[in-house]
Amino acid sequence: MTPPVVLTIAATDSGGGAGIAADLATLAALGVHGACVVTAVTAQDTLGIRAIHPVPLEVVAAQLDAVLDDLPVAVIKTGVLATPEVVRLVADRVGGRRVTQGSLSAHRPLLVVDPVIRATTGASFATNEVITAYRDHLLPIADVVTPNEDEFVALGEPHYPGVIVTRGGPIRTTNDHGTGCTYSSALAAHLAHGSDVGTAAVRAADFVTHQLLISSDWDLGRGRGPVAHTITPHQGVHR
Ligand SMILES: Nc1ncnc2c1ncn2[C@@H]1O[C@H](COP(=O)(O)OP(=O)(O)OP(=O)(O)O)[C@@H](O)[C@H]1O
Ligand SMILES: Cc1ncc(CO)c(N)n1
Repeated sequence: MTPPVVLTIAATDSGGGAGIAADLATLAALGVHGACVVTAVTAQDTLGIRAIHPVPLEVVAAQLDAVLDDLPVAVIKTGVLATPEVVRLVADRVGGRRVTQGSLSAHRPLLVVDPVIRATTGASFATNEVITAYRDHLLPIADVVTPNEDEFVALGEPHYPGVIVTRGGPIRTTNDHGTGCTYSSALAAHLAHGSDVGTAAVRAADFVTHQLLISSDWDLGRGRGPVAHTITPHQGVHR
């Protein structure tokens, strides 16, 4: 059998709470094969971001081409895109595939854009040029966009049908680092399994609620701890 494949195009978080680590763990928890294109390396922990190092554009492009040339990607999910050139690259590659391959086909990936602009800790992931590139190139071709309320405003309050503005929820916890990445990856996973956007959004919100409950009593790091990405510990590691 061929498992559903989701490609995340995002940055690393050395603390393992957000970004690519959150995406791949969430995809694995939901039964999807995750591929990844790294756009930037961040030195980050539960307290904040110490450094952001963008990956050279040609290396981002080479990763993207390698995955798209080989794997049957059902959904592409974007996180931190770091530079306007990377935003345009993703728009060109994904938009180009749409034009050449025509309407819905098995190989036409859906595009979920999580426009990460600012970390909860305040550090900026996107310059004005990146925000402009999102507005001009990526949002118009996205199937789903998942800004939080600040990102929605920064993007000029886009009103496409697929825009889902995310906002907190009922679980009271300080271990919520990476919830946005986990939510958008869970949504992408459910789309890859065949759910429509509305159903995928509800299932993703349920998943995050469940995961926040699991990690609510974790004591991990000195700042905002990570949301649990996977459902159960690996068998055999119980003490
Ligand atoms: N405390 C919570 N209880 C239940 N669900 C939550 C909670 N926080 C977040 N969620 C779920 O996760 C989704 C994404 O959360 P949120 O809008 O806080 O992400 P974000 O601001 O992008 O996060 P990040 O800190 O990763 O940037 C919400 O729309 C909601 O479905
Ligand atoms: C790499 C990365 N992506 C996304 C976020 C947003 O939570 C973060 N803090 N770090």
